[in-house]
Amino acid sequence: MEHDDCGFSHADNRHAEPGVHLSGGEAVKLAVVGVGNAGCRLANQILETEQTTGRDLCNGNTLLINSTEPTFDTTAHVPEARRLTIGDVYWEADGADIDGDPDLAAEIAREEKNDIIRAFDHIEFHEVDGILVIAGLGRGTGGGAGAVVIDHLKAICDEPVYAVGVLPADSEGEQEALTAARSLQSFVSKADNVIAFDNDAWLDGERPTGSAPDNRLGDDEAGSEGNDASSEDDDTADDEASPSRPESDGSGYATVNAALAERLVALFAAGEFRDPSADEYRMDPSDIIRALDTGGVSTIGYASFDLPQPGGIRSWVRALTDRFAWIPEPSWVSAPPHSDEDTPTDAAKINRLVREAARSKLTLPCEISSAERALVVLSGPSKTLSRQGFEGGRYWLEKEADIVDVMAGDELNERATALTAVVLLSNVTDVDRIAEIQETAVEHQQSLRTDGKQYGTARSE
Ligand SMILES: Nc1nc2c(ncn2[C@@H]2O[C@H](COP(=O)(O)OP(=O)(O)OP(=O)(O)O)[C@@H](O)[C@H]2O)c(=O)[nH]1
Repeated sequence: MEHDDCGFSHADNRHAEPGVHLSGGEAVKLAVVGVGNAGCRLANQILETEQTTGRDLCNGNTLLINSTEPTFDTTAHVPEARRLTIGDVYWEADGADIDGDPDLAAEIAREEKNDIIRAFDHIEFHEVDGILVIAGLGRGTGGGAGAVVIDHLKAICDEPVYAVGVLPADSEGEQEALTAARSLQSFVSKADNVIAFDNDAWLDGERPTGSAPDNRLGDDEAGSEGNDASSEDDDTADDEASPSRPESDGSGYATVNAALAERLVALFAAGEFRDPSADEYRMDPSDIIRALDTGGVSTIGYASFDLPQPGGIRSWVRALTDRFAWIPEPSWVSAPPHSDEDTPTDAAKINRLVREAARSKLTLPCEISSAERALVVLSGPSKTLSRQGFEGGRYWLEKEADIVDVMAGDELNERATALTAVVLLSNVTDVDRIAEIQETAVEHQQSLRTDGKQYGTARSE
């Protein structure tokens, strides 16, 4: 076991070696397993984002696991057969509810191991390069059962198991901070990497205190997902220009869930759009696996700017085919545009875009120089990509993050109407929010001891 500066011990279960084989060939494919309310909503949102962007991250390999109360609420894209409810026996016996208790949730997930393993039959493991377990870490099902689900997956498959762990907002309370601190520790020790998302930063502290899980803040109260970095160029739109913003899902998290899904899909499905004639600078999806091979906690940055759209019949058809990406496009749509259609984007803009992605509001804000590895992916129409600009941005990131060799690749997407840069910073160790959560957790645990209470909601009260 290794320990990082955040005090976490890492599992010594790294899978990816240089030259790792990817089953998908052109892009990483991950099975997506959502656990608890947050996990289920986010898994559903990933499918929504796949549809709106024409990308394919999981190839339908999804599974939702939730406890009876509260149960699935926003799962439109996931077929019912792929939704597993755990804990029924408990509710039928004594009406108990997990209600934020991770120990009870973990116990249930262990007892119902056979049902969970049977549900894994829905995943075509031979089709995927890894599994992404998504969970909110501040309450019972995601934090407690989520960790056991990772154990169950590890027991039956060889692919790396990554996690997306959502950290609770400060306003949620001390109990949630304690649960999140414990759950994060166990996720980091079990999963091959934990991509963290900080609700506190993304909801701008607007999360109401002590609300019940299904009584969340309204969508209009959710915080902005804007880029913190001041834009150096007016025509450089920040990450608020999301093409995949969903309609409200009633949870109050729709906006932030869309932002997180957009980043996950842009990162993991990079390479999905492929030009067979592209050169060696093309995105190598194995690099994503290598970047995550550090273990620990990771974070994603994202920036994009809209490309000038000239109007006219070609761009009209392109917009239409983006919307209906499942319809095969006529060959003339992807033909190289006329010279007056897409003006080449200059090197300075590309360079700036990479910087903006690294300086943007990260899924987990942190000191980027504390990252162990970094990967940057640039995506857009070939005519607009400047190699020189991208190299410049990469060089800047190497200096800024103090990393000798930042992995980089571009993805040619002739249909794209925007140029996007995604930065993955892996095994980041200087994270204020994690330090805060750990501090609150320690204080809360001490006060529970002083009051003679046990840890856990259902069991201690
Ligand atoms: N970003 C985001 N965070 C969420 C969402 N729903 C809940 N959360 C966060 O995730 C944590 C866990 O909440 P839930 O997912 O509702 O809880 P659970 O894991 O189902 O656990 P129990 O309620 O104990 O059964 C909360 O503390 C919130 O911080 C969501 O849709 N998006």
